[in-house]
Amino acid sequence: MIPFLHENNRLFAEQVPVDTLAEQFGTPLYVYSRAALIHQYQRYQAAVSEQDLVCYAVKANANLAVLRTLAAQGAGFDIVSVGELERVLEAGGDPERIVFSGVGKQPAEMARALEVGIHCFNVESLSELEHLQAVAAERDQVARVSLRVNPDVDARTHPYISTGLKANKFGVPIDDAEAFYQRARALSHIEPIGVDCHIGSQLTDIEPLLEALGSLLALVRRLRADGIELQHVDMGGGLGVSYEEGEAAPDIESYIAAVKAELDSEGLHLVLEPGRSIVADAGLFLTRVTLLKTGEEKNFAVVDGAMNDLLRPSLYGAWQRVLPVQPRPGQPTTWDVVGPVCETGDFLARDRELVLAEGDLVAIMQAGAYGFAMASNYNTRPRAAEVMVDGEQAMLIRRRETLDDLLAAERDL
Ligand SMILES: Cc1ncc(COP(=O)(O)O)c(C=O)c1O
Ligand SMILES: N[C@@H](CCCC[NH3+])C(=O)O
Repeated sequence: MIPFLHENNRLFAEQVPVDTLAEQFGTPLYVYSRAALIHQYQRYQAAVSEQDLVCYAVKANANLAVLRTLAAQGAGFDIVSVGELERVLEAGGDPERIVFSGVGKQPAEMARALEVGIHCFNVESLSELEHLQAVAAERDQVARVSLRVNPDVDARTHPYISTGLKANKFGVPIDDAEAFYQRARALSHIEPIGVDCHIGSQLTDIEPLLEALGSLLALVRRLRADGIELQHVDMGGGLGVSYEEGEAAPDIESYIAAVKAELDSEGLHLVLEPGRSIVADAGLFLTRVTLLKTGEEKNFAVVDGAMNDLLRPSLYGAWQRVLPVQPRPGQPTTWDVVGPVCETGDFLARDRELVLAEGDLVAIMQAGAYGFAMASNYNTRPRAAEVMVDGEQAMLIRRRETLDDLLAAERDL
């Protein structure tokens, strides 16, 4: 399913010409395809069994309409804050299909998650386990937990989004895991039900994931010999998408088949927390060329979107495709596509061969994941609007912020 395609020299989002979205809603603008979102989620759902749980990682794109679309498909959710929890509930998500990840859950967040009855907490340290016990005991509830193990596996991705190495802050070293479960078993208001890992994001190779799975299963067997029987293995998220032409993205179905082959023989259910691989391809970031600035060393196409709208290129040096919405004939020039923010790092793309004129619209692709979700108001820039396209229809799912919105929380002296 390819949601964004050129037809007659015009980029379409499903059946809607993207230039008409710019006219109607202005730029910069995030545009999502409902069909693409559902399609990717359904690929996951079709590949797992009924007792397994596909928990969409809310952090990738937390817009209520995105969450509601997935909730209506029966998705579970992976959350990392009480804010994400409230969003999921607001969007009609089933609390029993929620897993709560994160290294620093606050007691109040734990209490709210217990109150609504989430599926389980992915606990990341012994200290967190004790805090959770205290909160659960006070509420006279039992907290179901899974230990996030740090398997010390190199996910071979950008160092900022690699999470499964000893040097990373995430999880408990696998060598300490048994002691953790012994302690969990001894606690009155804790029930250990699973084990999890999340070794990194934008993985282009599933080998490190399978290596991590091997370590987790060895742990499960050691625990079983000790009388601790787990119900599920949560492999986290991590599957990459194809940002660059020719970049291989792992196949969701083959990955799940490989994991399930191992779990089925152990009688374990699978939990997954995919984020990027569900929403990245379903979104683009639409921005307009404000002016062109040519120079001796570099040519800059200054656009009305910036690093505050789409941070990945600045933060990770990430490469995302740039497509002119209505391509022009002519000899391409090499452009850096940059925003108006006062940082040298404010670029959306570098050294791209494009034919551009002032006023042109360009689309930055694969922007559905970690796009709007990481937007900020840096330089007092109101955040972009978001639109969901469904066939021939386009719905505004987040209005553009106004300056009044930005000032509303402040108090002048
Ligand atoms: C614990 C956890 N689960 C799931 C995800 C989602 O990852 P991805 O978007 O790579 O699928 C993340 C983010 O990397 C995460 O930290
Ligand atoms: N924000 C990152 C992914 C981080 C994943 C969160 N655990 C990205 O855009 O690639």
